[in-house]
Amino acid sequence: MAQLSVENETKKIDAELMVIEEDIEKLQERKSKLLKRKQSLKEKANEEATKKLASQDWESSDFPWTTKLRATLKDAFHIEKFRPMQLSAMNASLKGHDVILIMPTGGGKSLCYQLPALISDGITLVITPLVSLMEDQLASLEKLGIQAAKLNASSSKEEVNLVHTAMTDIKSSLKLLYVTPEKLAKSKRFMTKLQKMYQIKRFACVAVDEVHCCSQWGHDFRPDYKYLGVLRSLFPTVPIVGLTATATINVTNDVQKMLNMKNCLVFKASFNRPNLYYEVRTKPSTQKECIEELVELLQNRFHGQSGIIYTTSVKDCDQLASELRQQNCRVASYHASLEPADRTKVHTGWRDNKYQAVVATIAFGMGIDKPDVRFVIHHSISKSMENFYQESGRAGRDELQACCIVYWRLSDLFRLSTMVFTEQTGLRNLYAMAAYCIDPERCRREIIASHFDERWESSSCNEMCDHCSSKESTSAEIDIAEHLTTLSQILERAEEQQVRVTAQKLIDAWQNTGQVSLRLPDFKKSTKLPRDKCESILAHLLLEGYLKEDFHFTPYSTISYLLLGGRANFIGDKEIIMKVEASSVDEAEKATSSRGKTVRKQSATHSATAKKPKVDKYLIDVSDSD
Ligand SMILES: Nc1ncnc2c1ncn2[C@H]1C[C@H](O)[C@@H](COP(=O)(O)OP(=O)(O)OP(=O)(O)O)O1
Repeated sequence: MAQLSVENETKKIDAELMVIEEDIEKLQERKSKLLKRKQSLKEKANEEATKKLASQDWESSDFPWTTKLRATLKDAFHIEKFRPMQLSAMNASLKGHDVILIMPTGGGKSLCYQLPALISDGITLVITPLVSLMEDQLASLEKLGIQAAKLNASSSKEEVNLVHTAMTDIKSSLKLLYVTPEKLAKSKRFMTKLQKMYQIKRFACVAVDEVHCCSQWGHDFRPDYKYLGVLRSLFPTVPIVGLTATATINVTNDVQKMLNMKNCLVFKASFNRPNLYYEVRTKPSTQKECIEELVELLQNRFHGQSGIIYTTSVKDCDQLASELRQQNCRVASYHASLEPADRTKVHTGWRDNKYQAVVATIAFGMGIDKPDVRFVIHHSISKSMENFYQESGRAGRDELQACCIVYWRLSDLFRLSTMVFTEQTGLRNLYAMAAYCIDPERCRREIIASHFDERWESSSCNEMCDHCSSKESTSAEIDIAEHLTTLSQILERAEEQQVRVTAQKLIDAWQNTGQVSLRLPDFKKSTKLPRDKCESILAHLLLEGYLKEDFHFTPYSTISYLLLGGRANFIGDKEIIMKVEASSVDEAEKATSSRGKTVRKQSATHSATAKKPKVDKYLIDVSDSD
């Protein structure tokens, strides 16, 4: 009997528990819906408030600080007038708003927090990712007689103590304090000082340099930047000014979330550097020819001018510099493996024009403020458009004409892809850079602009890129579907033999050379196209998703192999159109039936209105011509 009542009661409890579980589930669903709704209402209100704020006239000269701001611009910085967006950004932050300022490299971002810092009470905290950058900034502020200090991992005890005292000393004239993000993340003592500085109303502003580093979607995410999210909650009334040369809309939105910025004003100066001439060259297949070209550039076209040659690795950098020196070029190499003293020697030697060019890895970059850099040559492509834009942007800071040349070769893409493929957007970013290089006709500025979500008319290029300046050249559209078929047969063959193929091997087999077992039995299917063209077609198929990279680790390196990409499954008998320079199909034209036509290239002066050329089916493979 007792046994029965226990069982009954247990059943009843179970039934009730089930009802409760269902209720909890429903309530949780409701809770999550309400939270989502609340978030979207908040975002909407934020968006509307931002819109309203953005519609205000931030360029106005009617703010209470305007007179002082202009006077300090002249007296302290010896600058006569503001560049576009500088005044808006300063007015907004002085009014207490959060600001994101997107301005090209060398555009004058630093002034946008340095000048307000001078006319505000207290100290502006500047967060900067690199110690070298910090040192450069301090050196130029010192020249201007502006009180600034830095704190980083290598600061001495005395330095730390002096800075800590100045932070809370109302008599101190310290105006700018530079710190690394890890200093904020790791030093509790420093955070306590900041809180004191805030309590006594000496915390004027936070400037976050290279703010795109906050975003995982950016090209240069840095984990320490994540910690900066606490600034808003700890110092709710201190305006945050985020500065970057490169940020897409996605990155800008992400940055605002990461930093908890409210009603943030985003000011974006045009990416366009009208004085920079953009050019892409095919990199010669041998190092010897490449050196010859570079020597020719240094000794003729850029004779007596100053520049930078970027390479990918320390080894390339030293080798290239040494080979150029053997040809009597005045160059020095610069990379992260150099001792700090040697780095400084190279930097100053170049600054004083003792060296015509620095052959450098990307370690040579942030903080370079040489005004008369007349050329930046990329001996190998950059790993993203953002990097390219920043690196090439070191040319022509004096607003006089300068040249930005990239050498493109498919093998460089694969060297870089093995370095970046583990990053969240590494491959996507790299492929965007490659697409810039292999485009045979679009205005280079237009490609850069669309990458940074800016509307652009290529007619505004003023013939300041290789495509817009060569008005007479034409482009053609060719169908490369048959090439893909051949390549997929080689890849299938490789798979049957359980071997992996690199791009190099794939092209070898396609050209009926290299490993015999990979070549197609029907040699007529192989191609007689020169290597350069095979590489271009392969690059196009890769960037369009018909081929994909497959990475494998060895104990010494990472290797990129090729496989068929997702898009290859859906072609059927459709065309795969690729644009090429018309001159490059002339030979093929002679060798094959004239099923295709070349189309006039969209040149600088008429591209905005030109009709879209008709697409013609045109096979450039000459393999069956004999
Ligand atoms: N309004 C101005 N008029 C004349 N020169 C200016 C003006 N604003 C800034 N400058 C100068 C100061 C520097 O020498 C140079 C570049 O400024 P800087 O603030 O270092 O650029 P930036 O911070 O945008 O570049 P980077 O992205 O390389 O850090 O321009």
